[in-house]
Amino acid sequence: MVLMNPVISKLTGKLVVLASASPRRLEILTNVGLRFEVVPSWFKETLDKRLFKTPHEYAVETAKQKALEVAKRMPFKHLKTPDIVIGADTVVTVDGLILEKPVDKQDAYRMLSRLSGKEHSVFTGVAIILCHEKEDTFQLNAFIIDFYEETKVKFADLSDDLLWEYINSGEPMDKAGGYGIQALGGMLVEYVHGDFLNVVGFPLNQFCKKLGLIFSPPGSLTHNSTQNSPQGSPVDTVPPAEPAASSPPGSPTHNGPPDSQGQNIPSASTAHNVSTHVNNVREHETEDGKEKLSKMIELMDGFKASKVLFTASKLRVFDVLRSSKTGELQAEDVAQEIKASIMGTERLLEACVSLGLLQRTGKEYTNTAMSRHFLLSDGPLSLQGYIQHCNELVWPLFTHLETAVREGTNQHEKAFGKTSNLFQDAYYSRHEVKLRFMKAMHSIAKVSGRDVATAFDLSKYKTACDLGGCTGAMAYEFAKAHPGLSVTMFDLPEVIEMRGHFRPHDADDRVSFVAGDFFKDELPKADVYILARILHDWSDEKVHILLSKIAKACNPGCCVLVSEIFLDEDRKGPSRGLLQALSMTEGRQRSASEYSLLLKSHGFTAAQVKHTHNLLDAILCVTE
Ligand SMILES: Cc1cn([C@H]2C[C@H](O)[C@@H](COP(=O)(O)OP(=O)(O)OP(=O)(O)O)O2)c(=O)[nH]c1=O
Repeated sequence: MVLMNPVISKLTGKLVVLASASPRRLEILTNVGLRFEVVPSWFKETLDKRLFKTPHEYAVETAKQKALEVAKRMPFKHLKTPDIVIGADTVVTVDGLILEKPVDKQDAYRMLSRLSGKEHSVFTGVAIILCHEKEDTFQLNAFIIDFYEETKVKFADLSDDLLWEYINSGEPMDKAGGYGIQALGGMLVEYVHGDFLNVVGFPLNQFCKKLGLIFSPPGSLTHNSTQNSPQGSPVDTVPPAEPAASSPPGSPTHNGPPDSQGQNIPSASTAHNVSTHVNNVREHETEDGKEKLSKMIELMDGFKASKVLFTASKLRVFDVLRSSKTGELQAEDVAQEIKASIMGTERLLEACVSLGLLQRTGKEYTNTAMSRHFLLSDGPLSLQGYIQHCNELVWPLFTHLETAVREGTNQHEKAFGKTSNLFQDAYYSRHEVKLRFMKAMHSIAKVSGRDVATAFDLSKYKTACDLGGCTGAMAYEFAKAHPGLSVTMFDLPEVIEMRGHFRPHDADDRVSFVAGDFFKDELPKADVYILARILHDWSDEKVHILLSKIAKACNPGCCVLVSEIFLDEDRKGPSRGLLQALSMTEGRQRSASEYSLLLKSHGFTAAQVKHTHNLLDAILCVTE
């Protein structure tokens, strides 16, 4: 008698995965209280049946391949290594034939008429894989326990009318042998010898016994397995798994013990078998391993891709292609336009094609839809300003990353010379640097502005003040999105004086500009204070100074809208925010709840958070 709960409870706290899409298996295992995840296997059931001496060897091998595929995929695709993966495969055998799921109604008819009036066997092969990923070795250690169960089923004589009625019910199509004993198919059955659940897709009783053996004290597994299996089943080590089709049963890689019954289907009902082995899979030789390697290559080459984008942008490749009569140019023509060498231009254009920035037909290059969208300098969603900023300012900072990490400081001085106040000395000291920085902020506000402005219902508010709003792009988006709102854009005098450069054609007179320093000067009165891409630049201390000024300026019911990249609460992403932090000065990247806590300490509560899936997220907090 198997004690279910003690066996199942041995799996508590382990990541157990059912590598099957079968709803029956899910139900059987759920019913006994097993906690597991379902990750259907992508293994195609195409093993060559002729290579297997018996149907159960075929079912066991298929079950094993299904489970192994999931065990190997999960660390890469799901970023976690399961503790146990369970795979199963059910086949029906009659007249020496293996029947799987029918491909169509005719196939179902052929299967069912062959079963009519006869006894047949249902085999379910099961593989239990105990996984362990060896640190830094790219190897998955898999300890595999596999077994099978056979159940005999006798069908009554079935008339064609009954068969077709059954087939037309749709039930046969996803079931081995074309019937489901647990439902309508039960009407076709005269008797069942053996485990009923084995027919339904999972031999629960055997499975629980095997679990009991696996989680017994060391040494008992081999001993008990041998007792359980007439043929014996020593633990052995095999080389990396080969596709089973190329490793016929009996060869060294086929881990099933030799079948004493020869070529025929075993006649004894409920025949059991068990075998175990340690299987070292060299991960980089598998599909998932290749994916991991290509991710590594992508990371190693990431800086080259960025620099290609920056250089093509700086040389105005995308604008040049757009301005040609047909929108397409050959490399020589582009080289002439951008005043560069033909060979260098050709290499740059080819690299752009490989990155999806350009496309080429014959010798002609054109912009892709993505480039037309974001890379034309006068496009409404142009990121050119930000790309230039990355090239001229962020790139040099990142070349000093190692020192920045060692010293824990921003490397601005090393890259650009001495500064005391970053904004006034570095960004706004020289006209062209100021313009470039403002263009960068402008492009981010243009691309993300609409999503931020429409993140919350602000219809009850009449006035807003965009603090540090730079070019006014965000303020204009708020005015556009909220017809009843007037927006004051507040920023340093040296920023405000540049506003003419960024004034939209359809400038809304509900947007006004006020010059001042939000740390020193009085803030304009408003119902909504907007802080877009401001707080991450400052330490908690400075943030508190600013928020207390806002709190003082606020009347009850007023609110603060903070728009930033919000880090995940566990600070594991998004990488865009964490990468940006590496070149930041005194500020820090924060999660939505960190922003919410800062705001709460100044009396702003009832936060609503909006993840916009754009460059910036948003949080809205209201005064009590
Ligand atoms: C004979 C019989 C089979 N079956 C089902 C069980 C299995 O789900 C299916 C046999 O197909 P399988 O290939 O074993 O399993 P599957 O394709 O459903 O799921 P996966 O490959 O993802 O593991 O037939 C019944 O539900 N009732 C029956 O009486």
